[in-house]
Amino acid sequence: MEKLIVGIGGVTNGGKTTLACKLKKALPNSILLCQDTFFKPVNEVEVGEDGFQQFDVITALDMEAMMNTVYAWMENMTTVHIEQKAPILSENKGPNILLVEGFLLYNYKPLNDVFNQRYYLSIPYEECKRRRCSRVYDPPDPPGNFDGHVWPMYLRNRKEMEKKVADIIYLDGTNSPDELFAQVYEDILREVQKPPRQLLTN
Ligand SMILES: Nc1ncnc2c1ncn2[C@@H]1O[C@H](COP(=O)(O)OP(=O)(O)OP(=O)(O)O)[C@@H](O)[C@H]1O
Ligand SMILES: NC(=O)c1ccc[n+]([C@@H]2O[C@H](CO)[C@@H](O)[C@H]2O)c1
Repeated sequence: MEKLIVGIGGVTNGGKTTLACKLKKALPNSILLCQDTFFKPVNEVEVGEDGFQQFDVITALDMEAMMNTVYAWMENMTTVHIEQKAPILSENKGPNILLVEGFLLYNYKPLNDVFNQRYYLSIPYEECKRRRCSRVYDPPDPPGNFDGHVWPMYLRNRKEMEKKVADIIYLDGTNSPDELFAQVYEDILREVQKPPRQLLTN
């Protein structure tokens, strides 16, 4: 069974969770991993020179723990069971599509390296600020956090990503959830239906 790892990345409030959840529902053989669940405990996230707690940088996340989870899934998909005397390559019955959703997926090389497909949702500044301000995070955004930390860090992270990673499919997050879903779902199905990638041999 072929396995596929798909990144649903993008700016904060770009609609990543909405899109990833729709995909998970439509792809019964998929599993969803959310980068936000790997934030370090609040007291371990440093306060920057700008006076804000630095939540929007890669060091706010326990990426090692996230990679361990990803690698564990990858290994489980190719488990070799030794049964009786002959080794049998088991056809894993578990999900064969890993959807990874998060705001800093492609800036961290070990994670970026595992993706078969990379999507990135963008929305303009005004829309992002509007959506973000209607949400309550834990801890809640302090006053001025969006303009003082979130947006400047987004611009910096995005610039670095664009410099390093070429094969990203950019999506316009102002399109409707249904339109975004249709675009990515078709794409994933096409990828799933491709003939198996050839194993590298010497
Ligand atoms: N395509 C869309 N069009 C308009 N609004 C949307 C769309 N997708 C999501 N939203 C709204 O934008 C907000 C953020 O959506 P969502 O939680 O999916 O984004 P996110 O990128 O996962 O955010 P986070 O930064 O918290 O990870 C929600 O209020 C949601 O209802
Ligand atoms: N999940 C968290 O611990 C947390 C705490 C404070 C802020 N955030 C924000 O989540 C966004 C990514 O989805 C980032 O923009 C963080 O600011 C998350």
